[in-house]
Amino acid sequence: MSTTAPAPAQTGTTLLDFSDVAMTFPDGTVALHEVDLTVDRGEFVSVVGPSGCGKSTLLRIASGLETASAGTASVRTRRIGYVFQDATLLPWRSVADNVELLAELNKQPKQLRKEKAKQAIELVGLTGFERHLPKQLSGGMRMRTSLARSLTLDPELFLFDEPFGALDEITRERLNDELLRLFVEQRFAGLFITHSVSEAVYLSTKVVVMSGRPGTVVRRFDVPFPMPRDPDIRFTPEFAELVGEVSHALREGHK
Ligand SMILES: Nc1ncnc2c1ncn2[C@@H]1O[C@H](COP(=O)(O)OP(=O)(O)OP(=O)(O)O)[C@@H](O)[C@H]1O
Repeated sequence: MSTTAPAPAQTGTTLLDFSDVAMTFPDGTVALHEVDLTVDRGEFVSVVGPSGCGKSTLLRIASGLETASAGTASVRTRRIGYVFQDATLLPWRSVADNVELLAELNKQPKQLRKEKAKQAIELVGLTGFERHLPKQLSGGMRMRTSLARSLTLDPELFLFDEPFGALDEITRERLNDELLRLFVEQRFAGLFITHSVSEAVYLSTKVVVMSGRPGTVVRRFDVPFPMPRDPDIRFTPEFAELVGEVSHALREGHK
């Protein structure tokens, strides 16, 4: 484990608190309606919902890229990591230089950011690939690079917008395991958008189901499986049952 990893966060403190949040875009599109959502320290919350129900909008509000048109959206930390479906790497920069980018923009001293980048690269299992360019990496490795770049900021709250949606099944499962390991080690709070119900259940302490647009929360499920999780939990009847219940709620919310 990294020597500069943040101390394990206390559980219980609310880092993200959305109350009655609504979002209407200037063209009149109502994306979100009466959304209540919290993410506490120690929680990993996944959001599932039909396409276009406002999941990315929710994340963009959390990150400060958009402002809610009604309600209260409070984020009680400035250490926020953000990982998109597209790894958004600079093609002319090596893995190490891409990973350093956010720390560089945050004006961290050179020696410190090099050290942090090295540790983050190690954490995501990319040691040995520091000098590779993005075009020399697989999709999974590009996503690991993107994760490492955010890890250099020691995020307290990590926002994920369907980061593994474009990956094949095996790579996706492997990255799910890596992300769970990072969550257990680094203790950031997570808000994770996905279209995959089984991914949501496997990764999360809580799964939130949204309705079709305008999106609102229709169901919340606590995931009872303790952390760290054995990958084989995905093949147990208890896991299948919970995936079934969430899928059912998703279908109901879509009607
Ligand atoms: N800047 C914008 N101006 C107008 N409408 C927008 C804007 N951004 C998003 N929308 C609309 O808001 C709705 C919600 O979009 P959003 O991307 O948040 O949905 P989503 O649930 O993430 O979708 P998907 O699962 O397909 O990625 C959609 O109808 C989208 O067309």
